[in-house]
Amino acid sequence: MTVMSYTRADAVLARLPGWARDGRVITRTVETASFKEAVDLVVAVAEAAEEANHHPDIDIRYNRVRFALTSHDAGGLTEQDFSLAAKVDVLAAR
Ligand SMILES: C[C@H](O)[C@H](O)[C@H]1CNC2=NC(N)=NC(=O)C2=N1
Repeated sequence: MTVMSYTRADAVLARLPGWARDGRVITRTVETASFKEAVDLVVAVAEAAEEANHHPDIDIRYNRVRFALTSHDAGGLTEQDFSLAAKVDVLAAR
């Protein structure tokens, strides 16, 4: 996968409210109603990640889940990161 320029990455990010870029990584923190819902969201995202063979870094703090995406292989942000970010958004909205 090709690494995206930051200009392009930021243009794509503008359509993914909730996500922010920090260098080569995009992150979103989702607040859920409970710890259990946070875990359920992580399980759903894990399934999507396995399907895509693209895996976020995930941090749960009680009812807050922080997802961080980057393409380690490519050494930057790729379409795969934004594709998985969009799937996280769909799952977080359920
Ligand atoms: C071999 C395998 O395809 C790679 O290790 C994949 C797996 N999942 C991955 N996930 C993420 N987020 N970045 C990667 O570069 C990556 N590489």
